[in-house]
Amino acid sequence: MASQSTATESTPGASPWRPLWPADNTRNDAGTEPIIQSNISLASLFDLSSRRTTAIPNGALQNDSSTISVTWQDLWVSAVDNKRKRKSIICGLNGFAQPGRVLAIMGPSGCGKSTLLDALAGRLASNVKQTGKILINGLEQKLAFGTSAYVTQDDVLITTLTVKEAVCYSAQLQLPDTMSWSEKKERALDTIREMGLEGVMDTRIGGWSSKGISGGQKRRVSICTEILTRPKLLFLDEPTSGLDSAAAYHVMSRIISLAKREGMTVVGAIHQPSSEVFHLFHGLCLLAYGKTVFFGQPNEAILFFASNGFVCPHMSNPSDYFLRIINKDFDKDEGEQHQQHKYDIEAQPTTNTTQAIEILTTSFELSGYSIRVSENIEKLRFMGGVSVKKFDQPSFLNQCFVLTKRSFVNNLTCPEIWATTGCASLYTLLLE
Ligand SMILES: Nc1ncnc2c1ncn2[C@@H]1O[C@H](COP(=O)(O)OP(=O)(O)OP(=O)(O)O)[C@@H](O)[C@H]1O
Repeated sequence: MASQSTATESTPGASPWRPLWPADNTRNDAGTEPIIQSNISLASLFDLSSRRTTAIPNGALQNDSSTISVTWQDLWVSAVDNKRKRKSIICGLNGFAQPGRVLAIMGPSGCGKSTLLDALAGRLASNVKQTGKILINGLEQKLAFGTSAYVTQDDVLITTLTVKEAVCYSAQLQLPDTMSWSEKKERALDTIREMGLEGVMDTRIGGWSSKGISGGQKRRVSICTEILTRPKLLFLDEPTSGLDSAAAYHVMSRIISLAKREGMTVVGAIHQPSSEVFHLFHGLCLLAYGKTVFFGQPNEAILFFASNGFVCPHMSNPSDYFLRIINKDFDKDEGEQHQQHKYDIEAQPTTNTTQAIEILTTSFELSGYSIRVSENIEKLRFMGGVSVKKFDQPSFLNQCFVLTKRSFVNNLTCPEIWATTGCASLYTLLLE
């Protein structure tokens, strides 16, 4: 198993960083030799004798202050529910995210994907309790300004602005004063193009009172405003929700290219990606009700499920299949479940969803995949603690100026304000 991870390591650019996962699930970083996933020996992955810490030559691997690796060990998050009982939301998770790679967190609704993202980003609600160790570049440190960005599940956008205005104001508010206005504008326009929004650049975002761009386009505007600064660590909560499959593929592939190009570490909670998008990810963290079902490369998940009797049918979407196996929200009708799983689980025809989750989580804990996660966490820790370099922010005066201007434009173009002040006709005149 150790030789498998070594074989797939490579060095992007001049960075001393050596990724623990390949940049592409089928090719190596040079894009030439395919990495033949089917050659992974299951026996070797499940061989407990391979439990050892890989020796790292002194100085061969180092964390770098311009990139961010994140590791989490024995991470628990719990909250007090309405009946004043504390319940665990995530239970003893281990994992890692590394520069230039995209880690997808998947699982049924309510399994703790957003909670894991929030814990890693240090933005958990005040009523929850967290234990365990989260290390940033091998150190327990807070993320400095501008080093990370978080695209939340809900789009928070000013509805009266156009797409171009929203992204340009965001660029002025976030990019440092060392960049000229034309450079900031160029970055904003590049990002808009990258997210395929060129065609609606001058369309108003719109809200409940006036229809503007579509929900999927709003999602992409939210991503634009967060990736403008090229953060070293990017959290995405459901980046593809509301997007059609083609748009989801393009958005994810562009985020992946950006991650590789900029050495960005990306962690995203993803709901049911298409087969094509699923195979784009470098890493997969599959959760079920707070526990890890699988953590590793997406192709290996198919092998892992198969080795436990859950063979993904030929030509079907692996993520659909995995989620169907581990979603017990609709488990009430036992008879129906048995019928459904008879079709899915040839090896264990009477298994229901709760048992399926138990089989998978226990099997994962004992597997070589879990050992490899621990080894990789250790590797990242051994690379030495490095503080993350702070990103320059624009001056306070500059921010005040941009915010005032944005607020003025917002008020000027907000029909409700003109209507309430009785100046509707003047507003129409101005717009014309
Ligand atoms: N601050 C909190 N207080 C109480 N319960 C919480 C809190 N945050 C999350 N939970 C609960 O934890 C569970 C997991 O929530 P979370 O939002 O992480 O799930 P998710 O996997 O992201 O779901 P979805 O895919 O539907 O967004 C839910 O049952 C939720 O109600």
